Amino acid sequence: MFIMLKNIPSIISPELMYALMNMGHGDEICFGDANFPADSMGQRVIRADGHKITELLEAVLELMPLDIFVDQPAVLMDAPAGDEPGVWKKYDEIIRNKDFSGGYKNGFEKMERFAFYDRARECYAVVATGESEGYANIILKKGVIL
Ligand SMILES: C[C@@H]1O[C@@H](O)[C@@H](O)[C@H](O)[C@@H]1O
Repeated sequence: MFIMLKNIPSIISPELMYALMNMGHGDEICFGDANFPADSMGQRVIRADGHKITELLEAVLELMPLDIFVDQPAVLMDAPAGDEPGVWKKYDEIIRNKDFSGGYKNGFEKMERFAFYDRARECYAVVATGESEGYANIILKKGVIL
């Protein structure tokens, strides 16, 4: 299927757009890497096979504000000590660059793997991506549209 709309990045599928628009203030969306057990989270799963999380973040953050009501509206799954995934730095650069609400002011919250799973279960949706790097999972908390 080939989806085209003006002003909407083509990586945003109709299902992802539906989720982003339906989410309210404080709702969260999880972007899972290729090994993330997305389907087991018991949540809405949005397939984004073949896409990297960096590309999805670039597009989503054009549309969705991050929450300014919390200290850290972007959450990573923590990796074993000394094993910092390269994507984290890229995420930080993208979010700094795209965050138009000013919600991303204190860097990332990092959560231990199983605590992160619990949080993902509470997310509005889980996006199953093709990101191949380990510990690349990230949760974003939606802010208010002003
Ligand atoms: C041990 C972890 O397991 C899953 O949560 C993957 O999504 C992570 O990348 C990591 O491999």
